[in-house]
Amino acid sequence: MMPLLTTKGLSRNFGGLRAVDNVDFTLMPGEVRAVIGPNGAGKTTFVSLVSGRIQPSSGTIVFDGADITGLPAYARVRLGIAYTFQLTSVFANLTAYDNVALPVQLTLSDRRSKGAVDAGVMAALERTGLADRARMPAGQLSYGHQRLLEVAMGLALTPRLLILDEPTQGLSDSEIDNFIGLVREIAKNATVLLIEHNMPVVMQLADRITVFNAGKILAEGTPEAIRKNAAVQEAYLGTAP
Ligand SMILES: Nc1ncnc2c1ncn2[C@@H]1O[C@H](COP(=O)(O)OP(=O)(O)OP(=O)(O)O)[C@@H](O)[C@H]1O
Repeated sequence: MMPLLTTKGLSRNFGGLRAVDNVDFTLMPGEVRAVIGPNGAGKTTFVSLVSGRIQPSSGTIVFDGADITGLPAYARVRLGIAYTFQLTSVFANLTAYDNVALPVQLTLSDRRSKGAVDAGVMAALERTGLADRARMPAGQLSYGHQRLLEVAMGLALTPRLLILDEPTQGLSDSEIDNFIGLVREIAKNATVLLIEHNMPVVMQLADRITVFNAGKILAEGTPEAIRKNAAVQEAYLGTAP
């Protein structure tokens, strides 16, 4: 089986700081991969390089067999890479429906086809449990529902690779339980790359875990192997996993 995503020697400097340092990474289709690591380890920078939000200082990124290193973010979206931001990215004054209609339109060859837009929007809202809130201004949704709306916006792109950056941050326990179910559902027809600090969520969802530390991959393996890994425990100074 061919990897869906590989990076080779991927690096990104910010001034004198090497936020991502020579990272070789492989993701197989259908996986749920969690990316964990201490604050400042380079996780967000790494997924931003994959999504095209920022450019690498050196290295290559291959998606589905094609070198995408030089492609801008919107072209990567067209190829099926969707990225939901760590901080809330919804437009507060637009309805939930209209927020999701924006990415749906990106995927359609005829953006004015009202029926196709409607079908895409409602499918994404239904999958995230927001269909009955479609007409509410996004700013009036609860925080947890706004986070789900971000996921709906990602799903609206019908991605092959969905990148979620700390999706459970700020969610209540019951919202987290629903979210775990949602990711399992999404993973039936997409590959998921998930930055997540909540270890129970990571342990429940991930097929494999990649641990970043100081811009490098410190360890990679099954949840069980990572839980037992002494170097990982040390990097977290006993706080996790
Ligand atoms: N735009 C930027 N300009 C300068 N430095 C940056 C920039 N973005 C990130 N950094 C630095 O790069 C390092 C890696 O940051 P990054 O956000 O990728 O880490 P992270 O693992 O996602 O951390 P967290 O878990 O806190 O989100 C940090 O030292 C950060 O301060």
